Amino acid sequence: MSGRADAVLWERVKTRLRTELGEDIFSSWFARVEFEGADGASVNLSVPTRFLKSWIQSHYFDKLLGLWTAEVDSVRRVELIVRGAVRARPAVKVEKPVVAAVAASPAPTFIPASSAAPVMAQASAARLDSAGSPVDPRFTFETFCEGGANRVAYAAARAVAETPAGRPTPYNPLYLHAGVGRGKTHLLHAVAQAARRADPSRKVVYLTAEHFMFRFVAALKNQSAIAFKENLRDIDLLLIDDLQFLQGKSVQQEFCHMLNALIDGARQVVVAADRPAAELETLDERVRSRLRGGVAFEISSPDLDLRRDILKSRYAIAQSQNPGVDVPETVIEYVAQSVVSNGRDLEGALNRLVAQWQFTNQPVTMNSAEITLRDLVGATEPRRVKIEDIQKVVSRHYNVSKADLLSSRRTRTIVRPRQIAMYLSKTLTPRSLPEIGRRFGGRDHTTVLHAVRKVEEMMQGDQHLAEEIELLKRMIDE
Ligand SMILES: Nc1ncnc2c1ncn2[C@@H]1O[C@H](COP(=O)(O)OP(=O)(O)OP(=O)(O)O)[C@@H](O)[C@H]1O
Repeated sequence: MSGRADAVLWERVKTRLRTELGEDIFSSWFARVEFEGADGASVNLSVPTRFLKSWIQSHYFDKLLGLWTAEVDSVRRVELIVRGAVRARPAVKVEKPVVAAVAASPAPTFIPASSAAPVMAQASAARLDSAGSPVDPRFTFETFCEGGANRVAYAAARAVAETPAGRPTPYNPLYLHAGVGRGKTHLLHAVAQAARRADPSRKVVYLTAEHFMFRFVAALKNQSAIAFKENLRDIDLLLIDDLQFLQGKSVQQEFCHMLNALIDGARQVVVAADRPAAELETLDERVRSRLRGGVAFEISSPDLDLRRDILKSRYAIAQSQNPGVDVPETVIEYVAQSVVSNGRDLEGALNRLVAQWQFTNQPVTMNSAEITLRDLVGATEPRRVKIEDIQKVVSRHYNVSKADLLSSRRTRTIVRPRQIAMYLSKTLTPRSLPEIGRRFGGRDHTTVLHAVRKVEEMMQGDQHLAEEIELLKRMIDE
């Protein structure tokens, strides 16, 4: 195996994982796995956290290896590496200074959420308190830029932080949802820190869903589950981040008990996730229903004013850390106009420009900025495709009615478009097989799986069909 061929194989393995595990599980555990290379019998993949590594190793390792071996006979091992360890290598490629510089940008320093010590701008090392995940001291309300996209979420978060213990806000649980990089984590960390500052005796715990799972599974293993549960139920303010990663029946049940106990006991809960609760399909219905009983606010993508504000406040910080740094206002405006996706990309864009200045010791010009930011400019979040859109486009294209697609009729002229529509629903939406089955006239999930496999198989032997499906995808995307 080598070069491009490896990457193609990895795409195929991912497609199979997606089909076999369902979009939700795939995006929870594999969306952040990256292919690092292959070396004879060994395939190297990287993941962003140690937790993800151990979870994949214990739950999906055999499947991963099996799928690789099915592609390449000689593969005997799949190595999972934690990305920080891979990327932090000092291998600075001269032709790509920007990437190296971004990797070299300072890592956040952390303080524990429930530490009684005042929040300091520069905590020296990452520490973990007994119940929570680390909180980044830079993520405060003061460094969060407010705008139309996040105004309501911001106000609700502030209200939570300022409301004394024992008197939860009317938003309980408060559910914040948004696509990547729009500031959910920043807001949760800001709440944790402000609440601590307002009342150091208040028990505030910030936990990522991954960390909750990890702690719960570890507590079960060493038989300290009861202490773990009691510790969590004694909290005044609980902040749960990245709820979409909460997996596993017993973990979800425990989470649900905790949620009920806290809310019924007049404690405040705040939850953040990348989509509305109703769309978290792998989440236990009882948890979803409890979340629906609270108040949900969405953070939408930043408008131009907010993008400008985020960039300006980040640049002010960069100036204080890098005396003499020179990114002209026109370039900042260019970034605000053209990097439209989210706060993380804006921050990444600015980091690159600052790194470019550090590497070249030259003021950043419009031309050089355009080259440096080529891949970020104009990037938007993919539009969410709905099953109805797919059904509409497929029925129009094959001249069958939507009722036919959903019916039990088995004539060839209907079966084929129906299978294609199911295949497209599986590959273009995050819907699970049972959900797709329900949306296609109440079919069983195995029927959907059969359709997906059948279409994949037909596409391999029929170039014409493969092109037709590509065309349908484009039509659905329009
Ligand atoms: N309104 C904002 N003001 C200031 N910084 C922001 C804002 N929105 C996002 N950011 C910055 O963008 C980066 C990404 O934000 P954050 O990690 O909070 O996003 P997220 O919504 O939790 O994304 P993900 O779901 O990918 O974890 C952070 O560095 C954050 O400080």
